[in-house]
Amino acid sequence: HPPASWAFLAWLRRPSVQIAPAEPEEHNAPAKAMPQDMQKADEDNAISVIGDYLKELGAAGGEDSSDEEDMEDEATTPSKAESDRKAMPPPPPIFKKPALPAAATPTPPAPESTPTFNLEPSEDNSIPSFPAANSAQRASGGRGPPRLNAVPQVQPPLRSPTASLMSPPMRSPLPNRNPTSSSSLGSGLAPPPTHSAIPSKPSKKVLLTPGHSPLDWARLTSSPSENLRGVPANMPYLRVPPSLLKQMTGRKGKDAWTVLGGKVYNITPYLPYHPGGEPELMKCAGRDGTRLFGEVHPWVNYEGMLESCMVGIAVAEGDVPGKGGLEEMD
Ligand code: HEM
Repeated sequence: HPPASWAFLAWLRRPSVQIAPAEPEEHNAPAKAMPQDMQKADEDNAISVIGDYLKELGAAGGEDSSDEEDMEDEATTPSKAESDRKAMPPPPPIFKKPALPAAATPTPPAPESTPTFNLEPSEDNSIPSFPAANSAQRASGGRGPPRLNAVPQVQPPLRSPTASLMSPPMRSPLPNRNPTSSSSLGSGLAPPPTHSAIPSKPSKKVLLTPGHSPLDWARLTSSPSENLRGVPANMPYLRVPPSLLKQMTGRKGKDAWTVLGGKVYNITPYLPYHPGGEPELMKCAGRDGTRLFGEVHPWVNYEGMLESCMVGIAVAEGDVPGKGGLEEMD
């Protein structure tokens, strides 16, 4: 029972119903016959007549015939279905989606042409590459080939009618990058607070020569056969006064010594391994480099890195025992 049948039934039940005789120029013979039959029957009989008529209609159009099939039937043989449809009151207006803005709506195709789309962003005065200049599509209408806007710029994607009535989804206006509020909960997209996330200064690391990576240095210092101190291997730790430290500048054939945290290191073997470059490291040669070191990279574990380069401890001038050994201090 298609909904149109019920509408027809309700229309017949109206007390003031008057089925006008079909216009001869608009209706064919079956269309005339059907309403005349209906007028002869009284209102109660009309229901049974309609029931029979609907059965006939079902037999003529098929039980579940699609619109296309209906159209085929109408085109070949004028059926009762068509005459019935002509006798029916006009259907209620079909709900249409609100028209999109002109920019987002594809231009309707010319009625007699095959729909074609030109996805290239073309100027109005330029000739689109498709359809071809001598094609039937181009010759078919004055409106020219329809153009498809590939992506609507302003319109959000269309949703179902119910969804369109809903309020828009909540959107946070700005990403929350406040570490105190978001990162402690582990939510949000903000990066976690870290000292290295936004470097305050550009890196001053240099390109080390092959074989002088931090890993190479670690391998070298862990080798027991290497003497990196620059003094005889069996010599005990030295007590180094400032006068002696000043002489160890790395020049005139001497090693470069520096003091870090009160310990004296021979930094000469480490020079080609220093990620900050040799000139930077040489700034602390022959003097106490503790402050300088701490200004650049206080996180570096110099004690572990330079353990095998330690030559002694820094002492005040005149605080040097006769033999200069460190055993007494231990
Ligand atoms: C003598 C002991 C020193 C050792 C063992 C040492 C070790 C290191 C290490 C391991 C790095 C790499 C740091 C990293 O990757 O985060 C580095 C970088 C650097 N070092 Fe040293 N350093 C020493 C002394 C110095 C001194 C005295 C200076 C400056 C006068 C200096 C200047 C630099 C610089 C500028 C960098 C590059 C930092 C960067 O931009 O990443 N270093 N050093």
